[in-house]
Amino acid sequence: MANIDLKKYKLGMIGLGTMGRNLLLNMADKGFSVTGYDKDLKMITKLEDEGKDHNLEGFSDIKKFVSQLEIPRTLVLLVPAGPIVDSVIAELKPLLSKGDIIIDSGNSHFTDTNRRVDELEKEGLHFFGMGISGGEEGARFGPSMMPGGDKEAYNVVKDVLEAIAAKVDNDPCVTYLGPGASGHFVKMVHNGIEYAIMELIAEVYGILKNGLGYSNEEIYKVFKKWNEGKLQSFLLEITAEIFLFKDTETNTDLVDQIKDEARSKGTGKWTSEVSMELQLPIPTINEAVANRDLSKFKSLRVSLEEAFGKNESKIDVTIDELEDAFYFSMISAYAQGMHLLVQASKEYQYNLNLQDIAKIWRGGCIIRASFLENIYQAYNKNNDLEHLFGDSDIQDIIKSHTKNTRKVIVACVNAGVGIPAFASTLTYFDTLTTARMPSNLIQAQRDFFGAHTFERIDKPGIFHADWNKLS
Ligand SMILES: NC(=O)C1=CN([C@@H]2O[C@H](COP(=O)(O)OP(=O)(O)OC[C@H]3O[C@@H](n4cnc5c(N)ncnc54)[C@H](OP(=O)(O)O)[C@@H]3O)[C@@H](O)[C@H]2O)C=CC1
Ligand SMILES: O=C(CO)[C@H](O)[C@H](O)COP(=O)(O)O
Repeated sequence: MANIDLKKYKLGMIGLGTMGRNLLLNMADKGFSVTGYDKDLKMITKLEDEGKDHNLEGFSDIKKFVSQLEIPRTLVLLVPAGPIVDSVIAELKPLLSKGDIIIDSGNSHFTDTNRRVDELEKEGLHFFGMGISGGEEGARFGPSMMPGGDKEAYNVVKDVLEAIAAKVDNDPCVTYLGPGASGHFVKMVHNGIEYAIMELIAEVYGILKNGLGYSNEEIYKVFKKWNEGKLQSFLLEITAEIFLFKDTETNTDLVDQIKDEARSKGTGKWTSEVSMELQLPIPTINEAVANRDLSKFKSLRVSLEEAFGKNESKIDVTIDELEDAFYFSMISAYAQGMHLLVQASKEYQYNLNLQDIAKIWRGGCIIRASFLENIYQAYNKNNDLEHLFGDSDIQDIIKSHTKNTRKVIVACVNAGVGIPAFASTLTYFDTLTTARMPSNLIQAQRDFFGAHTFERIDKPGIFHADWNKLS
């Protein structure tokens, strides 16, 4: 006889690292009967220690773990993205039955999710991708979650997800986003925006430290003050705190001891790759990806600074001007990410609701910011808005911040200080607000050397000119 009384858990988590363990503890806090599995015994001990108030039990034997789950079984994966997800699925498959649900909550590439949905569907298993954001603390106390795919499966776990999500105005920061791999796509773009905002903050840090000669304490005060106003955001909040953190070993500020080579796990690069594929420019995000990569050429940078001389120029800007430039550029980073979502929604038939996305990003996630309320309101007025710059309220904000943005960027360019994200953001704005670009010349050049043809502004049709016959 089946040992029915042993099947006592509503949900099982695979991967009890930073995210999985904390999300499981969050679920247990909300009263759900949940359990976890990890191949690493240390992680199970950690789960049981941290979850002792809930008698949380963990497993290192996957068969025992699966046998304890209520049917249909619901499994959440929070293991490193890539081949590990496939190997966990391969281990699970012989232990599961038709109708069971696997939710991949890691940062998987959306094309992998598409493939897995198809593969598992053939076996009668439900699979859906769900991006999660908020880091360790978010997972523990309320993340933002971006599920997409199999709606029937989503509805089985909806109550759990809504209970553990961050709340803004009592609304949970989770909602079903759309079919296919839309959940993982939206999370990827979230991370692209995250890269852009982090890069902009890092460039501000460079200006404050090198261009204005501010101490870490002064930099802390600037970020702290900004975080109390229109720029309020999670990323500024944690950035301010970083400048107060002491390294006990050296009794110096830890930030000064950290090597200036930025690493990444790939989601920013994927966002840029997809934007090229969809021919939808997101230059601020691209610069953020590229500048992390450039930072890794440390020894080359050191030798070239020796060759060209250290730039000690001071930058003539005020903190208020800098704040405006950051606000302008941050708005553009969100606008570019949302524009990519609009394009992807059309291309992949995701039928994304941009208002819903803005709504679930207002709390719990890494890119939460008070400006997300403005974004939410813009889509509230017009959910078919093609680009955030098309919203009249956002236009008013942009107009009142453009002058200072130009001033900061010109000052940095004149001082020879690299600000790739700021500079490309302004150029993006200037180009996007230009009705007639010089691109007619590119068409003429293409037609000249390759007979690629062109269209005309005065009549319809496709044309070719005999350029060698110059009159
Ligand atoms: N950290 C963050 O802020 C965020 C992370 N994510 C994503 O969530 C996912 C998990 O991230 P995170 O929790 O940080 O990663 P961790 O490395 O902290 O945790 C992953 C856990 O999975 C375990 N694991 C690896 N392989 C297997 C396997 N075959 N079977 C069972 N367990 C296994 C690991 O064990 P071992 O270490 O022994 O290999 C580890 O305990 C990733 O896709 C990540 O990109 C998403 C949002 C935020
Ligand atoms: O998804 C996340 C936050 O939203 C993860 O923290 C992710 O690892 C961040 O990306 P990277 O490691 O490339 O900086």
